[in-house]
Amino acid sequence: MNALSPSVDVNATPMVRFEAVGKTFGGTGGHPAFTALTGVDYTVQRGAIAGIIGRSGAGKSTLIRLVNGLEVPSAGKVFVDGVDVAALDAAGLRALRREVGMIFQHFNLLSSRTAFDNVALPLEIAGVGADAIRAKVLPLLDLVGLSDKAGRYPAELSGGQKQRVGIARALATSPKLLLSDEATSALDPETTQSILELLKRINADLGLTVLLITHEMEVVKTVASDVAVIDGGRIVEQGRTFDVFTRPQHETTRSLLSAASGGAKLPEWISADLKPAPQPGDRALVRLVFFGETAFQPLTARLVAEIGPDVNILAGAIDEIAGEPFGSLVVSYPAEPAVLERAARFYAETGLTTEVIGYGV
Ligand SMILES: Nc1ncnc2c1ncn2[C@@H]1O[C@H](COP(=O)(O)OP(=O)(O)OP(=O)(O)O)[C@@H](O)[C@H]1O
Repeated sequence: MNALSPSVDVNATPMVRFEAVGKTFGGTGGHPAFTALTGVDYTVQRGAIAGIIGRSGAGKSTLIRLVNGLEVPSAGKVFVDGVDVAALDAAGLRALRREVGMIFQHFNLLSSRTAFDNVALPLEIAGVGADAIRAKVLPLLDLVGLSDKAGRYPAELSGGQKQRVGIARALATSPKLLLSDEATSALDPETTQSILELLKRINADLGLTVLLITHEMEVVKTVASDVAVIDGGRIVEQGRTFDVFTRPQHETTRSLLSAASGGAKLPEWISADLKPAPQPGDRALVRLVFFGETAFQPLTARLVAEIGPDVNILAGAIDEIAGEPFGSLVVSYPAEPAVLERAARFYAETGLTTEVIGYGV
C-alpha cells in the first residue's frame, strides 16, 4: 500500500512484467544494428502509477511500445497481466490493445472529428452500437471535465483539453492499463499539474494501472509511486519514487535530479566553478537531505552549533516526492580536516543523507 496508489496489490499477477528484455533494430539489408534495450527486468504492479524516466534516446518509447505489441522483443519476454505479448495472434493483439489504452505527447486526435467522435472512435472500431457508444462517451467526457465540449473540434480546444479528450478516448474500451508516452511534455506547468491530477484520480477511482514514460522529473515526483531510471537502454535504478529520488544510487539519477527544478538548486555561478577535490582554502559544498518528519525540524541551528559558525546556507527547499515530504539544503563550510570530521560525526548521529557536490570558494 502507498499514499499515491491505494489500489496497488503486490500479491496479484503483475500488470506488466519484463523478463531480460532486449531490443535491437536493424542489422539486416546492410543497415547497422542498433541495440535500444538490454537486459530489462521490470515489473509494474497492478494498481500502481509507475514512471520510467530517462533522457531523449534512452529507450523509453521502445520500452512502452513493447507493452502493447507495437514492437516485438529481440530477447526475453514481455507479459501483460500474465500473458506473453509476443505469443498473441492478430485477434489476441487486438484484444490486448482494447485492454491497454495509450495517450501521447501530441494527443493524436483526428482533426475532422469532434471531441465526442474522437472518444467514440475505438468503440466504433470495436463494432459497438450508437446508443451504447453514447452511454459510454458522455460519462467519459464528464469524467475528464469536458461535458460542455462534446461538439468541439480539436482546433477549438486548448492543449490540456485535447489531452483530456485523449485520456477519455484511451478509457473508452475500459482498459486495465493506461500507457502514457510523454503525455504532458507539450503542456505548460499548470496544465501539466491538472492532467497529472486527473491521472491520479483515474488511478484511484477506476483502479486503472498507469505506466508513464517521461523525461521530466516533476512528472514522476508528482504522480508515480514507483520509478525506474533508464539510460542507454538499461534500467540503472528502480524502486519506490521517494527512496530513489531521496537516496539516488546511480549517476544518471543524480544528474536528472540536479537538473530538476525542485529541491535545493544551486545558482549557476556557484555550480559552474566546482572542483572534484579541494584546493587549500576551498570550502566543501554539501547537499543534505531531510526525510519525512525531520524535513521540518530546525536542523539548521544544530548544524551551525555542531559544525561551527562558518557554515553558509547556499540553497534550500522543502519538497514533496510521491506525496511524502522531504527537504534539502546545500551548505558550505571550510574543507579543513577538523571541520569535515565534526560534520561527518554530526551526519552520522542525525542520520542525515549527504552528498558532497564539490569544492569551491
Ligand atoms: N525503428 C527503429 N529503428 C532504428 N532505431 C530505432 C528505432 N526506434 C528507436 N530507435 C533508436 O533506439 C533508441 C531509443 O529510442 P526511443 O525512442 O525508445 O528513446 P526515448 O527514450 O523514447 O527517446 P525520445 O524521448 O527522444 O523518443 C534511439 O537511439 C533511437 O534512434
